[in-house]
Amino acid sequence: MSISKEEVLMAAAADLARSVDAIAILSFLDSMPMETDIPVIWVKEHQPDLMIKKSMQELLLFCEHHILDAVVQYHLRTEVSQGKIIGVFPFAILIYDVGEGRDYLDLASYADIVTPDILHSALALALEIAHEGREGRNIGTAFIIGDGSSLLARSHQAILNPYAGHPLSVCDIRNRENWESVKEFAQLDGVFIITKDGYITAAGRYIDADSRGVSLPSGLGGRHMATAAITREIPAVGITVSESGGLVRVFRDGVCRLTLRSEVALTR
Ligand SMILES: Nc1ncnc2c1ncn2[C@@H]1O[C@H](COP(=O)(O)OP(=O)(O)OP(=O)(O)O)[C@@H](O)[C@H]1O
Repeated sequence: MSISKEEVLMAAAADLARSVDAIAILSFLDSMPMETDIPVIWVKEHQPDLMIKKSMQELLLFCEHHILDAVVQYHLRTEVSQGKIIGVFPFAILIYDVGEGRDYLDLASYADIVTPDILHSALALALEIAHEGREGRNIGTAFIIGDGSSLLARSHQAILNPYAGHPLSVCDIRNRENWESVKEFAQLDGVFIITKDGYITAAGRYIDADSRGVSLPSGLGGRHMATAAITREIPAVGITVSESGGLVRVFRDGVCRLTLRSEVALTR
């Protein structure tokens, strides 16, 4: 029986993983060729055909982008922040460190506004919304995190607030059990207001901050402008999920500080 190229690559990745004591293998292969003793997470939405006839340099750049995106997602999903990861592509096997994903996010640089654990939860949720959409369509939304009353003073309800009158327990963004309803309300017009303590106080909120002079890449419209603007007016962190591009962006001080691509997605 002949062995497929994918089986050879996966066997080599598993050997390498054992020898460097890696915690997981992120597989960019087309299919899951076999079981290994190291946890394998399959990365979806990879299009290997795009890579045909690319130069070595282009392939390396491709690997670099994709492994970083996947490792950032691994870190956000598992909360593991160090350890070696093996990335296996149809044309390369890489050793990477989860710490690179953690350093790329640099959540500590927002700690004067919101603690890293709350920001971590909000980002993981934003990426899930970017990946999953709702009922087969993409969803755009934003989370604005900061001092609750200052945020409310610079915004108004676009629709009835679905979080009004609910116990704090169902508003805690750190609790994954609450994420399903956030995904549901993300379809509403407007943004979510989240306190520094991680509680969602409102959804369907329209931001009133003055966006004149805010400078953003072309193509970004009202939601991104308003998010940037409110983070310029007060100490706040804004996380946007773009309906058009599937990108998650993080704003503070009126500028976009971090962009996460959602084109690769880890399987469950
Ligand atoms: N000031 C605002 N506050 C809250 N939400 C807003 C504001 N301005 C626009 N939006 C919301 O953003 C939605 C999308 O608007 P627009 O396409 O201009 O934004 P965008 O920044 O390009 O976002 P996307 O990339 O998701 O399309 C609007 O339907 C509206 O719900």
